[in-house]
Amino acid sequence: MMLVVRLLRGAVKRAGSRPPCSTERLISAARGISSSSQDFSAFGRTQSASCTDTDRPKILITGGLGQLGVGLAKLLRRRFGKDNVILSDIRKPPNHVYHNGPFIFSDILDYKNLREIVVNNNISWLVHYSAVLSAVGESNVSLAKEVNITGLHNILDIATEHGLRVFVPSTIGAFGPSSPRDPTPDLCVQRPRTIYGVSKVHAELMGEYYHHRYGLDFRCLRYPGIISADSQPGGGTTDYAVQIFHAAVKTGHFECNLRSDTRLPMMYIDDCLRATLEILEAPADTLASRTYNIHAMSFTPHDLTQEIQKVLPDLKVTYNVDPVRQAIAEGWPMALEDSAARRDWGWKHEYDLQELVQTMLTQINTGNHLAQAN
Ligand SMILES: NC(=O)c1ccc[n+]([C@@H]2O[C@H](COP(=O)([O-])OP(=O)(O)OC[C@H]3O[C@@H](n4cnc5c(N)ncnc54)[C@H](O)[C@@H]3O)[C@@H](O)[C@H]2O)c1
Ligand SMILES: C[C@@H](O)[C@H](N)C(=O)O
Repeated sequence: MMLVVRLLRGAVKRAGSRPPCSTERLISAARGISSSSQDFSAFGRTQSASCTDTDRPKILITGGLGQLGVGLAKLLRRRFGKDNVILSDIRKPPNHVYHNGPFIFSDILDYKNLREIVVNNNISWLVHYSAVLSAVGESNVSLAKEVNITGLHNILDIATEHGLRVFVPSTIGAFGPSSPRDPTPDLCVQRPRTIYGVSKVHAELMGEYYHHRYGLDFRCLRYPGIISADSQPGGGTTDYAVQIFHAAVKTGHFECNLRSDTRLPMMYIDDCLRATLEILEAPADTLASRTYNIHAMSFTPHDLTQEIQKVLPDLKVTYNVDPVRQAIAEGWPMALEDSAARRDWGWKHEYDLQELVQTMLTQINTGNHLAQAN
């Protein structure tokens, strides 16, 4: 058995300069007969779809009912067709999501169920959105470890076994207090102090390792805090920057859980989702790296309040600082340096602070956020 594995490893090494597809099959085969913790029983029969199906990929989104998944499904369905994008989660979808395109139950901790979904639906691209975010992660470390690390292992193994293109978002939270913070370059010290950040550095490194070792088509963006009108944030440190808009419109008062001078990188959801589509579609030979920073704007609660007050002058913001979130934010970048993304695959943000505020308030005021969700 070891001899066969060694022979296959040699073949993979010799195939090193070929495109990933061929190496993916060899590695899947090697893993199928190795003593790996996963049982790759489809030895010799794995399919590599992503290399040929880039025009009409069949896409699975995990953790799709969070802040970002429904919006991404909408964008990808417009691009690739409604039935080619499957949303999944462990929660029951609201009616408008259920009726707007394919939705299935998928628990990323259930390896066999994941494999079945990938096989039965002929999946070629996987967008892995399931995660436990920074603040929730600090209050439930074992859940964060399970979902963000064990779940990620399942995703990478399934993607390798079936030759998928896989997108895994990372975050500004993958940096820590010893990283350069203004701006934070793509490559620098990464010593985060949250389980969320540690799990995301792990995801970046594991994805890149699988790319180099097995030819996995791994793609990763470090998202800033994402701001959206039609979906709620899932328990992170940047949540205030979404909540303030709803409070401003509904009550005119907002209690902020970060200090007024806490500067963090932020991005409007449309920019984030477009960046995701762009890196998914980028030709592999343009990607000098597999993990990129992307940046749009950077502001403090004070800056954001002032900008909103230009439209809603009566908005009152008080501060009741959450020490857990504040400590997290103080170790995160203030701005990301993203010249590599701009150079390699043409990343360009469209929304600055002023555009963001106008768009968010218009959407919330006119109820467009509900219409958009439908
Ligand atoms: N929203 C942001 O500001 C932001 C910023 C940086 C990175 N990201 C990353 O983008 C991705 C999506 O973020 P989001 O804001 O939509 O997250 P979210 O917390 O809103 O949603 C995560 C989803 O994962 C699901 N989930 C949890 N456990 C699961 C399991 N075992 N199996 C399947 N699904 C499970 C949850 O039900 C939830 O719907 C995450 O990986 C996150 O780390 C988000
Ligand atoms: C920044 C991001 O990863 C998420 N919104 C969080 O605050 O945890």
